[in-house]
Amino acid sequence: MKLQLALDRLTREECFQIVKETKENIDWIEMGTGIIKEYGMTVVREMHELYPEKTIVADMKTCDAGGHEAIQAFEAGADITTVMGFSSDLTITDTLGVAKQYDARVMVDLLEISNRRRMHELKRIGVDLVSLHVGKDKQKEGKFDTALFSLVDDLGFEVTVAGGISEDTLSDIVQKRPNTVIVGSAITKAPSPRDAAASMKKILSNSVM
Ligand SMILES: O=C([C@H](O)CO)[C@H](O)[C@H](O)COP(=O)(O)O
Repeated sequence: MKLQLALDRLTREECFQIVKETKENIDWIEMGTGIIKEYGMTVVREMHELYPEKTIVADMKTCDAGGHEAIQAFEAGADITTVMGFSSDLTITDTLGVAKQYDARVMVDLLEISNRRRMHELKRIGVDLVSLHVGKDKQKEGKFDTALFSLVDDLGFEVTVAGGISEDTLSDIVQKRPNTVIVGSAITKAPSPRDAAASMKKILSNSVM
């Protein structure tokens, strides 16, 4: 089970410092939407150049102009870009088409999607990687809950999970066998991001796939 570190609401310097401290224990590095809005695609390019061995996720949260934004992400060195599941099918298929040209991937963010019908549609149009996600604002009403897995059960997607996940909630989540767990604040705001990433990675590694 992989650990994706989400870098959000940090300065550029903090992003690089936290990755330096946690790099042994993280698999995928997510350049968060707010970080990209603040620093542009340059920060994605810099992270890729420093850590070419890591999978870089550009959390573009694209909801229109899918092809154009996917080119921006992949030209900057991202291996994966994100697009919203509630977008038009055309936005998603354009994004998938560009990803194919770059030999890269698309993660469909399922923020605010709660019906299986949309999941079947996403499958039909060629989506293979999805993110079950409780957004930052929605987290005021409750963080990631394992009940969310029912949205993707038995549909054959590669599944990532995100939304206020911490060490306390991780053991329940790993029982559901997601492919990747995305963690932001519980690592980036921890007194020691290094220790937080190490103990979360240990829990993931000890769980059998
Ligand atoms: O995508 C995210 C969110 O929408 C803010 O942009 C976060 O990366 C994701 O929720 C993980 O962060 P935490 O919730 O802080 O673990």
